[in-house]
Amino acid sequence: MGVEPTVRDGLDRDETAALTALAARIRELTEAAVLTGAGAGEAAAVADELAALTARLSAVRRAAPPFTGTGESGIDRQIANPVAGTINPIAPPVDIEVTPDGIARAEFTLSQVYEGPPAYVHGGVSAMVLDQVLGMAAAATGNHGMTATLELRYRRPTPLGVPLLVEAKASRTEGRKIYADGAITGPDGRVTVEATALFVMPRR
Ligand SMILES: CCCCC/C=C\C/C=C\C/C=C\C/C=C\CCCC(=O)SCCNC(=O)CCNC(=O)[C@H](O)C(C)(C)COP(=O)(O)OP(=O)(O)OC[C@H]1O[C@@H](n2cnc3c(N)ncnc32)[C@H](O)[C@@H]1OP(=O)(O)O
Repeated sequence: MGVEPTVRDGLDRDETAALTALAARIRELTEAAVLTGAGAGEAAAVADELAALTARLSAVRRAAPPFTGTGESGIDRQIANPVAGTINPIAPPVDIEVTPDGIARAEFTLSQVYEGPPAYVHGGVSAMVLDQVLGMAAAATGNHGMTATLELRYRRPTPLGVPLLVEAKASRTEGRKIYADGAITGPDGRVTVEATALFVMPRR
């Protein structure tokens, strides 16, 4: 048994701003948790205080993550998306724009929270970012779909803590199938990860 899709609550401007700020504070907390040298006693004390804060937020709980009330497409409204969603502390977040010529792009920086090999981005995190950005490029054709394949070529390590560029574009559409390509580029202008994906619009 999984989670059933449900009708989503829509957030107004004030609630969006407040939950966006909350997520930003939780991202700082996550980084602090990964890097703290506060010691066992202090860490245990902070854990107790956090449990109380979690209980406050959980006192009123939605059945599913909300959408924003604004945004042109479904994906624009997915404000709790784990890559781009500003209210999701798991999301870096990557602020993706789609240009009029169908290029999905974002500049983003990944903190040490996303470390894989020492000093570099975890490959699964790069894959997650590329899945989302290629998916949005596919959706820009008007035929969004589910990821059916995602092929990555890790050319060189992706650095943490510096501005990265991710760009993608749909290459062709065949019925319900949309192909897209993209890449992450480091601050030196060299590509670190290339991706090719197939998105399939479900039959139903
Ligand atoms: C609820 C919130 C919604 C909010 C958003 C609302 C709208 C926005 C929607 C889209 C989002 C826009 C942007 C996307 C952003 C982010 C991207 C992340 C997306 C994901 O994170 S998504 C999760 C991971 N993803 C899955 O969880 C997929 C699981 N899977 C399936 O759901 C099915 O498997 C499916 C649908 C893929 C196919 O199902 P199906 O029944 O339609 O397929 P069917 O057999 O009819 O195939 C038709 C033709 O596709 C070919 N084909 C099919 N599958 C293939 C494969 N794997 N490899 C190579 N070719 C394949 C066939 O060979 C045939 O080709 P041909 O016609 O040429 O013979």
